[in-house]
Amino acid sequence: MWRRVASLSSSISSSFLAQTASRLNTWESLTTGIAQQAKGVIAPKEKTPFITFFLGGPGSGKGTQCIKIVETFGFAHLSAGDLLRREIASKSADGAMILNTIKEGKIVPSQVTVKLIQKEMELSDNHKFLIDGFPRTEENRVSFERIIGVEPNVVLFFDCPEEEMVKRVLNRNEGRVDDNLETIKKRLTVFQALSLPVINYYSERGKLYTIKAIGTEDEIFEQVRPIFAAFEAIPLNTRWNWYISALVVVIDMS
Ligand SMILES: Nc1ncnc2c1ncn2[C@@H]1O[C@H](COP(=O)(O)OP(=O)(O)O)[C@@H](O)[C@H]1O
Ligand SMILES: Nc1ccn([C@@H]2O[C@H](COP(=O)(O)OP(=O)(O)O)[C@@H](O)[C@H]2O)c(=O)n1
Ligand SMILES: [Mg+2]
Repeated sequence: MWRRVASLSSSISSSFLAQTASRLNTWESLTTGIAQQAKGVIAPKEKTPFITFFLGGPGSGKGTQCIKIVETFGFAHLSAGDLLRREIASKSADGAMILNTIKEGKIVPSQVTVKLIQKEMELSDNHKFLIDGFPRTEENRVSFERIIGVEPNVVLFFDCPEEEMVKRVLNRNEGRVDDNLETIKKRLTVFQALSLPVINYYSERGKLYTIKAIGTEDEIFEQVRPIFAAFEAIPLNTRWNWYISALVVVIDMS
């Protein structure tokens, strides 16, 4: 349906169309429960999963804003880094390998990370997932799609200057083995080389919401809030109202 709406006018900015399309698509998946059926790896639940990927360089403030997003919008927060650190702490079979990878600022094999995310999703009663620090590579992205069988509804990207990220990480004070200058430099190189292509991928598909992640925590949250509020604001019984309003806006702008 949204594809037909989109084809009505070629003069509309692609970002508007992409965002409208993304919302309609999301809304459709929420209402019909068919658009994004998980491939049997997620136990069938009443509602189709609503997935947000949260990307950004080290220290860009993802974890900090996740707390606010969870409080305000009721997501289940799944931090890929926290799940990996939990594996290290539990001395699991992959623990030593994960520790070395994190110290080196490299990316843990996707199979390992996706399995941890999958387990958390299965255990959760929630259907809204805020997946923080993932996918950090194209391999992460493809592996998630293959194993979990769903695509994200929203991809949030925190754009933060490197200087600021380094300053924040060095002041983080959480006792993390990777919060030192040597590792952060490696992480920034990995971010540029491996994570930016994923960000570009979602940008091209109209799923990316970029936030300039400088300012106070509250100022940044005020930029994040409307993104999720827009999705919350789509009542389930107004399918046709929503299609019609989108159509009216499109015609209006042509
Ligand atoms: N807007 C902000 N301004 C200054 N410092 C911040 C801001 N947001 C978070 N921080 C601090 O920066 C550090 C890194 O934040 P964090 O949320 O852990 O980032 P990430 O998860 O992206 O690595 C933390 O010590 C946090 O308290
Ligand atoms: N998708 C992911 C996420 C994290 N990680 C590893 O975990 C480290 C810490 O990730 P994190 O998300 O907790 O880091 P921050 O961005 O919060 O600083 C990364 O540098 C990687 O070594 C990974 O391998 N794959
Ligand atoms: Mg974090």
